[in-house]
Amino acid sequence: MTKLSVNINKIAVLRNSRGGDNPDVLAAAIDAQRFGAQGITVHPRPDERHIRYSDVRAIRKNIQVEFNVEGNCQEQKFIDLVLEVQPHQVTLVPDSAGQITSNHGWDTIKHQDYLKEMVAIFKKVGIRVSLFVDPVEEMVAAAATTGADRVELYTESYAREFMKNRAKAVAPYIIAAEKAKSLNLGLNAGHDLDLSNLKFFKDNIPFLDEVSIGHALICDALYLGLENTIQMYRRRLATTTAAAVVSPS
Ligand SMILES: CC(=O)[C@@H](O)[C@H](O)COP(=O)(O)O
Ligand SMILES: NCC(=O)COP(=O)(O)O
Repeated sequence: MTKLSVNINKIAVLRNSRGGDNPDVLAAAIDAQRFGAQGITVHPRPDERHIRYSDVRAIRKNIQVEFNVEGNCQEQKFIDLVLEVQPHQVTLVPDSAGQITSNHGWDTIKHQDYLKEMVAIFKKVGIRVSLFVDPVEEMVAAAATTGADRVELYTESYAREFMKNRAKAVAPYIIAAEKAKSLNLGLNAGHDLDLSNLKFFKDNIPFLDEVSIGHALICDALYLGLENTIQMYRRRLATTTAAAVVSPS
């Protein structure tokens, strides 16, 4: 079963835009769980443009589903926060401070020794480690040798190409996913997944452990309501259509 982890960064964007506590980010996390989210994902960035470190602490104490904290382990304060709150999973993303959003995966070959060190820090205290990577076999293979538990495939290029040619868009992800599976790496995916492209991705990679979805889901919820939207995303993941399956070769 592929779990849906709801990324609530964008609820925090709205809250921060007026300086108060509306919408209540913690309440949103608790409600998302109640509405069917199988995980909650947050990405506290160094400038705290949306999720604040205080949000991470509060959410950890108040939800029962899996908690996934994403961020840049090149920031010591991020490492300290994760070790303090001990989420179920940390997803290491190679973002730099000025990025508007995450836009690339790790070069797990070039940063092999560094990532081995980082992965060991979190695994030592029992936190599952996922590395954010592009859909490239070699990057997946080198992620495995760092000792990481999972990779998260960065799905922006899939989402961008999906409407033009869905079979072509998903092909590299099938290859990368099969590589992860062959190396006994767990498999996550995320970034720009939405109601139109999610089912095809899942149909072609049925052994996907988790998708983390935020931007499109929260945008959909503005029109459809958060509970209804979460249920719609869950239904996209619940059924498999064999006819959709692509042969990547
Ligand atoms: C790592 C990734 O692709 C997303 O989870 C990222 O957290 C989105 O960050 P923003 O919500 O700041 O765009
Ligand atoms: N890791 C991906 C994530 O958490 C949410 O990405 P997006 O759906 O906001 O693009």
